[in-house]
Amino acid sequence: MADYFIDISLVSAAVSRTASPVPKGKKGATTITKSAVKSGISTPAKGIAVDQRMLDLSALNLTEERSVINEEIPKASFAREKLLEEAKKVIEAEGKERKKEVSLVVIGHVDAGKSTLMGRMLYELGRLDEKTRLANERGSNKAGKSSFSWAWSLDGTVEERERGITMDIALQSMSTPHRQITILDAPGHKDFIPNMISGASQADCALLVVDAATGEFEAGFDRGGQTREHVLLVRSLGVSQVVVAVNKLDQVQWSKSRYDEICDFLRPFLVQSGFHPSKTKFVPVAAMQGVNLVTLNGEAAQELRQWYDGPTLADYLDQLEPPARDIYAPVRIPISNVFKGSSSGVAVSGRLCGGVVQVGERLRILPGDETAAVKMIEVKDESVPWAAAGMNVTLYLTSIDPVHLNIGNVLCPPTNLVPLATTFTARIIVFDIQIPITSGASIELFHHSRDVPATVSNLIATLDRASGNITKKKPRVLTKGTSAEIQITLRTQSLSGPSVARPIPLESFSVNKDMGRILLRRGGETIGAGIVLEIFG
Ligand SMILES: Nc1nc2c(ncn2[C@@H]2O[C@H](COP(=O)(O)OP(=O)(O)OP(=O)(O)O)[C@@H](O)[C@H]2O)c(=O)[nH]1
Repeated sequence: MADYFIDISLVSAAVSRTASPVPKGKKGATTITKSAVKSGISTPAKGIAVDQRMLDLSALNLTEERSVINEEIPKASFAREKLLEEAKKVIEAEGKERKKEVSLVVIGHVDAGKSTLMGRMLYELGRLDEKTRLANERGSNKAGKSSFSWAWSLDGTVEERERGITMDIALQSMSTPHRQITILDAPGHKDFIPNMISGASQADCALLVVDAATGEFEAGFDRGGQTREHVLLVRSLGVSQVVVAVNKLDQVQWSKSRYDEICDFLRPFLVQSGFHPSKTKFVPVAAMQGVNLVTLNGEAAQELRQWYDGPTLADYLDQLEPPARDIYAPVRIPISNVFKGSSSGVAVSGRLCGGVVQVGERLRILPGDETAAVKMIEVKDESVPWAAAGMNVTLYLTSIDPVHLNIGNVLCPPTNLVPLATTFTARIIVFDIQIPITSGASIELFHHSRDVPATVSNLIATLDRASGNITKKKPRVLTKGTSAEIQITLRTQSLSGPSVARPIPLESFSVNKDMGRILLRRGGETIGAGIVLEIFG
């Protein structure tokens, strides 16, 4: 991979994150689908996988919820100062009185063994009981998919089980001695990369699973392989720590030289992708047999023990650090899902990209003029009085007609709005593309869970990747590996739609790192990633 030297360290990682406030106790209204294998992150009805981007309000059957508009709004419990003080106190207790909380996206090429690894890991850590394991084993045997028995713990939908692939992000949680980990199991298949982007934008750390089998690791890394694309994507989205599980070592007779070969190949690639070597760990495993996931004991691990006595995968996960969190920033919540709560009106979920939000607060929905009141907040299925930067939250909203809530909208305080953009400049790095980017090129712009058609309206300059200095003004084209400053202009959504593009809420990276990251795709391929510099409206 000598030609591979993309440096995306400019897209630095400062994802906000925080501990959970003390839950108020579970409310009966939590009837959405939180107990389903696929969580409410993208699954509004039990057992039905929905492509988030396809989710429109007509599917939600929300019309009868109009009565919630005049519902009584609960009172906010804290004055702002007090709220921040309380949040600070809880955050400082994290790691001392309570386990640190991190969210982990599991990435890698299709069939690398991501779901199997997480399913087995959940079992080893006691999160998956024997009854469920046996049921999965029986079910997968009956379906003629016995090798997917462990993956069934995460691949919960009929279609996923039939096809033996993950299509949407599955949400699970597990606990190691010092960490409470939310797991996002991302689909490896390239058709589902938009779902993966949505999941990865909610993660702090990544677990990269690679298949050690002869030819398989290489296939995952070739053009079109997802190992390479996933790594670049998650780094671009702010993930700065990665644990690499070199899986299926049983298929290569537990060969140390094969393990070393893979590590030696990936190490420079991860550095070039912007991961600091100290935040990059490697671990040999065999997911199916449960070797070196939580322990290196037992007969199955015998051969690996001949040459490995380092940390297990669980040991490495137990060292992941939650990134810094900015509770003093204004509240920003890009909506990744909208769904109906059975007795609690409409609910939205997403990651808090700044600030602290509390029950009783009124939030503006951008784009648009509407506001909604927060009736209830849930974090990991628990009802809580407030939530802070970095948490993945579900907000139950009232005082709003649900037609105004859409995936990709951003919630913010009415007094501190997110700027709306149709034209802005960005600093990007160009991925491994074959057709260069020219001025006027049509692209799909991804920002959190929103994707909109856009045009590269101006190639302003190419930049030196290390220093950021201009190397050439007004370049004619951008080729692979280039760092550049460009102008992006949104296009109209459809030919029959309005002639002026609808602006989207966006913030420059210098103001809010989580709100200032973008991805550029073209023809189903990610062609670049970058940060927002200046918004022109
Ligand atoms: N021999 C062997 N096979 C494994 C191991 N881990 C996973 N597999 C097999 O690899 C296949 C793919 O596993 P999955 O867990 O579905 O892979 P995945 O990466 O989640 O796939 P997608 O979600 O579709 O991207 C299944 O047949 C597993 O049984 C392992 O350690 N050894």
